[in-house]
Amino acid sequence: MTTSDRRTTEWTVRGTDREEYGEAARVIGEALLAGDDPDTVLERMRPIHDFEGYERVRVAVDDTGGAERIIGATNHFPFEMHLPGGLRPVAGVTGVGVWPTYRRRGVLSSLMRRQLADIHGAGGRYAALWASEGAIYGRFGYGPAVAETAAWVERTHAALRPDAPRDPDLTVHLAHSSEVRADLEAVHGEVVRTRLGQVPRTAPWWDRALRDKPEERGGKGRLLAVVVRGPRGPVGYALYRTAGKWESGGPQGTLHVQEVRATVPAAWTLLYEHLLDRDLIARIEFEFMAVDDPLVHLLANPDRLVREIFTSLWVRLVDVPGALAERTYTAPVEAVLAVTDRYAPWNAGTWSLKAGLEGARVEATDAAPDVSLDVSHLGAAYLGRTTLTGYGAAGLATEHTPGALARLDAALYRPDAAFNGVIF
Ligand SMILES: CC(=O)SCCNC(=O)CCNC(=O)[C@H](O)C(C)(C)COP(=O)(O)OP(=O)(O)OC[C@H]1O[C@@H](n2cnc3c(N)ncnc32)[C@H](O)[C@@H]1OP(=O)(O)O
Repeated sequence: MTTSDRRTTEWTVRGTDREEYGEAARVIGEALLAGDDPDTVLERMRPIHDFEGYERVRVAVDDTGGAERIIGATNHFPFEMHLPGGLRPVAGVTGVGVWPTYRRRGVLSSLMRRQLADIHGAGGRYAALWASEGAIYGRFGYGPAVAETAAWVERTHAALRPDAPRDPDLTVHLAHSSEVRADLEAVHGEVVRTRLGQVPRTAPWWDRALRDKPEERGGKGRLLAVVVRGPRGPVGYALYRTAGKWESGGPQGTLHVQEVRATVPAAWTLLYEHLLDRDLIARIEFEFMAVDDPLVHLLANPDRLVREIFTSLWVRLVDVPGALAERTYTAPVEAVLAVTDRYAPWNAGTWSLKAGLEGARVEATDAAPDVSLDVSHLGAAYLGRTTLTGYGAAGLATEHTPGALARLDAALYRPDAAFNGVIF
């Protein structure tokens, strides 16, 4: 069958198992331009998938002409994520791909419809994903909920403010990442409890974060960990690699930061002093940084931190009334929402939201709506930083009661920006 054989009806979507997953991985690897041979792609995916299981993988098959062939796949990990209100079960959607000759014929649409029904059927209220392209997931009800940045700074302009907080009881230690794993896990566990968007990390996810095969280093050095310790244990760490470069004008090395986490302000100071002032380094690059990372304030000249903003998490409310009812709100609000949802029809309808500082109630209603909007807008706004007012100004959400969108935004707002920092 070729791309000219256009079939856009529903495709057969079914579960799979560990053995057959190799075929699905071949499709996903090719779709995502993994480049490696299928066995290498599979070897990289196996540890996480063996841990998380294969029961949530869904494959689309072409069953025309007798034999079945896997032509698309999706999966989701049963994560917990820190959302407004606390740690919640979130379906971490991943491994989405369609075999190149079957694109644009509705394969992904069939997979998404089935996956949402499965998540909902299992009692799930949320799904979240990192999108390969921003144009794909809005139609399936996902909204751009979290903005993060990649960042870099030249070492010559990376001095910290003289009044950056300091604590003489804190000390700095440098080691290979594998030697201090317990420290990293302790700090990360603490950060997950306070930072929106974070996901607790199980053993295979730590293995992945600390994976340091020489052939996969891409010309950089070993994965190092700098740990800050206080009297009661570790309070911060950073994972990074260096890449030396020698030019006629002098050393021009780069320091690549994979992640930085800290639980007290003075630990950020020590970590950044270490990262921003290694000898022979000219430039420091951060792969993922929260939009409100302390470095933005700690640099003596914050303008020298060059940041590129991108969407990390796309969030989908799989159960609109359930998700809105268990969220915490920054201000009381009452509103009637008319919600459209093409892919999860159980959400479509008119909902009355009555939210206070102590809790929220959401019920189906016949009342006239204050706003009409799509489920993707609610997903975008759920973590408190993407405004519904913005969708209104763009003409995508409609305000029937003047001021209703702004009142909803004030109630949904979170002063602390969510940060995920790990592509899944
Ligand atoms: C969470 C993750 O895993 S992200 C990784 C996603 N995977 C990739 O990017 C791998 C490369 N791409 C692919 O494998 C496929 O092109 C997919 C999965 C993105 C899309 O699969 P398809 O089967 O082609 O999608 P399908 O035919 O169901 O398209 C549904 C709609 O989305 C649109 N669409 C699909 N992909 C894209 C895209 N990349 N950009 C813009 N629009 C898109 C289609 O035009 C169609 O629009 P319509 O409903 O208005 O006609």
